[in-house]
Amino acid sequence: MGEEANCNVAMESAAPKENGHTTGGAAAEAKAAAALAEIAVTDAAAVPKPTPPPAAVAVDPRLQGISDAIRVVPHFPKQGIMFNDITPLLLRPGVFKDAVDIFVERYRGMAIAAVAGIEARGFIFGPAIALAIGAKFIPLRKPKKLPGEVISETYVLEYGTDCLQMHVGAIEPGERVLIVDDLVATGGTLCAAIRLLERAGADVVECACLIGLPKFKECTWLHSLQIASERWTDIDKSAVHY
Ligand SMILES: O=P(O)(O)OC[C@H]1O[C@H](OP(=O)(O)OP(=O)(O)O)[C@H](O)[C@@H]1O
Ligand SMILES: Nc1ncnc2[nH]cnc12
Repeated sequence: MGEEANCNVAMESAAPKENGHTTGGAAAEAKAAAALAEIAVTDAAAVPKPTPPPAAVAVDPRLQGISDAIRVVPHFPKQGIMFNDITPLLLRPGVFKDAVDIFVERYRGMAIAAVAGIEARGFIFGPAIALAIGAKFIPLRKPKKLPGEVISETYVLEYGTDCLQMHVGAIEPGERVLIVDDLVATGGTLCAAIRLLERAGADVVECACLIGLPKFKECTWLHSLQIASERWTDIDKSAVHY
């Protein structure tokens, strides 16, 4: 439809125009020059214009800085693990802030009542996000750290098993919760956190983390910045499905 319309315009412009004046000498030359100029313009208009590419997906310019600030340490804490170390990012306040801001921009205005951070690295990003969006912060802790009555959920890690605990009463049934961690590898930790919160009656809106594998890209329950994931390709991981 668009192409057809352009063609019609070009053909109409190319038709010679008659002004009724007699021609000859300088006047004829001037008219010829004008006609040539018109044809040149018309021909240019007749050349099909390349179809503009579909609007590129805007890449957040902050992501590169965040990715660059994460150090990958091979074979830590054991052989075969490519450890994604976020501590260099924490030494750079501007980049640290960028990471927090990206999540705040996503979750602000979503009526999130609580941010649940997973020990230990979810405690680094979670409280900052919670304060910025006006939500309470709930620590999901490793065993024997919380003094009150707890509910627990065990899970399998890339390098072992673990358990998450939460204080009974930290969440009210129906409250909208965002779960925050630094990284998703197998997804076991996040899935345990989801199970724990849902057992307590929470409405888990999403899980958010900086570092993730491409295989999690389509997960509706996870928003990962996909940072550093391309550097993990030598590790075979199987996603845990919630
Ligand atoms: O997707 P998964 O395979 O479950 O792994 C991801 C989890 O592993 C890391 O924590 P870790 O258990 O090493 O604890 P830490 O934060 O106390 O170091 C990371 O911070 C995530 O919580
Ligand atoms: N590759 C990895 N780097 C950092 N923390 C992790 N937790 C689980 N896998 C990890």
